[in-house]
Amino acid sequence: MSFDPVIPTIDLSSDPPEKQAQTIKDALGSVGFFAVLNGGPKVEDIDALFAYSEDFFSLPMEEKEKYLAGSSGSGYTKLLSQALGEGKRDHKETFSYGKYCGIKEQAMPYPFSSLDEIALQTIRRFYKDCHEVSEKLMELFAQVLELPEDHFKQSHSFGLNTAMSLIHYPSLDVEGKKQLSEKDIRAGAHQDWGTLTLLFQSTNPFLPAQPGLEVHLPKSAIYKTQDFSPNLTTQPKSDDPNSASTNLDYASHRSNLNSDEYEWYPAPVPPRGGFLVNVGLAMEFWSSGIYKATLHRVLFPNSPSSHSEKEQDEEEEAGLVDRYSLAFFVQPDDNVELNPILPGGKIDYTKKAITSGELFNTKLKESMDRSKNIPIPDKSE
Ligand SMILES: O=C(O)CCC(=O)C(=O)O
Ligand SMILES: [Fe+2]
Repeated sequence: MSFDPVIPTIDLSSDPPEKQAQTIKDALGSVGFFAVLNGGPKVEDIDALFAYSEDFFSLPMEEKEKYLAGSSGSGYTKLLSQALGEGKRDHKETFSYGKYCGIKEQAMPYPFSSLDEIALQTIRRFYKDCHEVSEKLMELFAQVLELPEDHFKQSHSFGLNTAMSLIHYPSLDVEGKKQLSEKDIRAGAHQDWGTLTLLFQSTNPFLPAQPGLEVHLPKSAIYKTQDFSPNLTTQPKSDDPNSASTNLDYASHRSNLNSDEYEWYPAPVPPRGGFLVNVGLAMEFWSSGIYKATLHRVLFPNSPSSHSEKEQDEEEEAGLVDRYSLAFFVQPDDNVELNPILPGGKIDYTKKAITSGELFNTKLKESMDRSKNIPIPDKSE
């Protein structure tokens, strides 16, 4: 049973395999997001990771700056230094455990560097459980497309390419809150870049999950006015044999940003222990656009948007609180060519396909450059 009318749910322990595959097919062909229950990391480990995250972001800035992210994007990224969407810098800071963290000389914050065996074991177990559930999901992704079970899985060595990202959207003081404007956003509208993302919210009652994540959906998917069965006989759009499939043919969603046919839909917070899954651009290319890398964003709770008046009143009373999330970004190995699939479980090797590493580096550079070109919001205006 789904706990949300629009975002489907898979129960990995009780749904029969055919039902899991059917849910994947329905979800990824339409809304691009689904929730997972009863699979993946243990609830206690999720809680522990959020506690580590809170500890890290509470450190003084001089300390956090010691772990600044380099060109790989892993490490500490400061508030307002990235812009996932157009025109607005993101009011978030992140610590991303990925490539950078493999550099031996690079300093690592507690608890990643820790001599505290329990903390290290918890992180390793969390990472391993995320890895295993991601492999299980990739098997289902392949099965739905009539491909061998290991088609996607075999291109992921789950080394440092996979980024586990602790994300903190700080609260604002009363003054800051009054000054919130249209220019402010917690995370701008974007598609993820990789294969799939596991998205956790805090399940610890002392650090309650916060709303704010919205997904950009066709109205027909929200109001169920259309049957979404992904067309497995779809041909890739470009039939010019000379054109590389690097031309973002399938990344059509951004162009729907101003469409009347689309609407922002508030993503549900899954029950304790559950998490959301969405696919990124690499998977959209790979699946010839059958699996959608849906645009999503994170708003300040009191932004003028789809929130009800009651919710807004409650937020006014409570003040604008911090929001923490944790994303496990699954990324294919850098040299993997994202050769798109053809009907009947075949693969199109006829055109030069973009590699996973090229796609990742392009998107990372874009988001950093975009932020450099956006002035830091001037609150005195
Ligand atoms: O914090 C969230 O809920 C979403 C974060 C996200 O979409 C991202 O970092 O790519
Ligand atoms: Fe995202």
